[in-house]
This record gives sequence, C-alpha cells and structure tokens, in this order.
Amino acid sequence: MTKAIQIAIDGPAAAGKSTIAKIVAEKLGYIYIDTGAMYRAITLKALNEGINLGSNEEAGALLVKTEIDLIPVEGGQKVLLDGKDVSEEIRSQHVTKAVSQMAAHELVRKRMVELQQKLAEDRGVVMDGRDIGTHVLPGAALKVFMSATVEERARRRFEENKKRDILTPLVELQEEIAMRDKMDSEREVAPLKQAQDAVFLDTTPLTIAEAAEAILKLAQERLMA
Ligand SMILES: Nc1ncnc2c1ncn2[C@@H]1O[C@H](COP(=O)(O)OP(=O)(O)O)[C@@H](O)[C@H]1O
Ligand SMILES: Nc1ccn([C@@H]2O[C@H](COP(=O)(O)OP(=O)(O)O)[C@@H](O)[C@H]2O)c(=O)n1
Repeated sequence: MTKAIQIAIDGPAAAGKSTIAKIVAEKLGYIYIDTGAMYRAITLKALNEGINLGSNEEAGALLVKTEIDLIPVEGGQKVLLDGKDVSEEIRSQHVTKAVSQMAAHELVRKRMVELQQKLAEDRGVVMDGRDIGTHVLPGAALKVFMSATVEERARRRFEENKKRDILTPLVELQEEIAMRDKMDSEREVAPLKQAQDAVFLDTTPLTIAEAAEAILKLAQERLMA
C-alpha cells in the first residue's frame, strides 16, 4: 500500500471511537490522534488553576501559556500537559464533567484545530473527535460517524471504569454521557454532527473486532480508488 489517507472518526461519547481508531491506525501503520484528550488536558489545567470555565477569554489566555503534546506509544498515545504525563488524570469524572464547557469556547477550538491540522499534515492519520469530518479534516478521504445507544455506551464506559477502579454508578454515567452529548451537539462553534459525506456506523450490535473490520474495509476501498 503506497497511498496514505486521512480517516476522520466522529461521534458521541463512549461510542468506541478511540478503541476502533487505534486498531485501524495500527493495522494501516498510520498515526492515531485522540483530539478529546487535548480538550481534556486543557480542562484539567483550567480546573487546577481555578479559572472561570465559562469565560472564552480566560480559557484562551490559559491556552497561550500551555503546552499539550500527544506522544504515540504502543497501543495508543501518551498525553503531556506542560511536560507532565496526565494520560490517566484526564479521564477522571472531575475532568469529564467539565470538559464540554471548556470545549465550547471559540478561542479554545481555534487553537486546538490548528494543532490538530498540523499533527495530521502530509501523513496517514486516524483522528477521532466531534468535529473532525466537519472542521478539522474536511478533505479526509474517509469519514465515519460512529454511534451506539446511550444505554450501551454507558454500559461500556461502566465496564471500562471498573477496570480502573472508578465506581461511578451506571445511571449517573448515562446521565453524564447524555448531558455531554447535548452540550457538544448544541454549542455554537463546530458542534457534534455527522458530516454530509460521512458513513454512519451503529456499533450497538457490533464487537470491537467487527467495528474495526467495517472501517478497515471502507479504508481499503478508499485506498483502491
Ligand atoms: N463495539 C464495541 N463493543 C463493545 N465494547 C466496545 C465497542 N467499542 C468500544 N467498546 C468499549 O467501550 C468503551 C468506550 O470506548 P471508547 O473507544 O473509549 O469510546 P469513545 O472514544 O467513543 O469515547 C471502551 O472500554 C471500549 O473497550
Ligand atoms: N474534536 C473534539 C473532541 C472532543 N471534544 C470535547 O471533548 C470532550 C471529551 O472527548 P472524548 O473523546 O475524550 O470523550 P469520550 O467520548 O472519550 O468520553 C467531548 O465531550 C467534547 O466536549 C470536542 O469538543 N471536539
């Protein structure tokens, strides 16, 4: 395979985007970029510094003095915030509950999109998020909008949390996921929505292997085109 393409995977919380994106990137020898991790990292810093999460200006000013790096490692990526590994910390409920408010700011999104586009320049890439097909990589050769029922997504996140000793009740997780989807879909700047030319994939009845296979098949078709 000589040609390399850009693959954009968007969808609501806990649909399986990052799990599948990692597998697809590994199979194709592409880099994987988890854009949600970048929004989580700046949210962690905002919480630590006590800035007003509702202020676009304060959020923008914070970003200017912040360095976020995504380092590819085996099986995924490491997230560095001002040089410190925060890969685990950014998954806490504390950050999860605040991230959609921070990600709604125009100044935050502008800077993140610039960084993401730079990371994807001239290479085979699988990038997952909420606005990748619509704003970050509008020319991506393959766009997938991945979803699953909110019940199934909450169940999956519950199982994942258990392995990390996070014991948030299922019903609370489902509420948090539904609230975040609503905020992400209703914000003014680059809301979560399916790009016109994206393929819709409902992963509710699929295993991880089946969902990855479906996307790899679409990628092969684009690579042959
Ligand atoms: N098709 C699937 N079937 C079962 N579990 C899945 C499937 N896809 C993902 N998962 C699990 O669901 C959880 C959430 O997936 P994740 O990739 O983090 O979602 P997202 O990146 O969309 O938030 C993970 O624990 C993952 O292993
Ligand atoms: N491209 C992106 C990626 C994430 N985000 C924001 O970041 C949050 C966390 O994204 P994530 O992908 O880590 O979330 P999970 O689906 O893994 O829970 C989302 O709920 C959005 O508010 C965004 O606005 N745009």
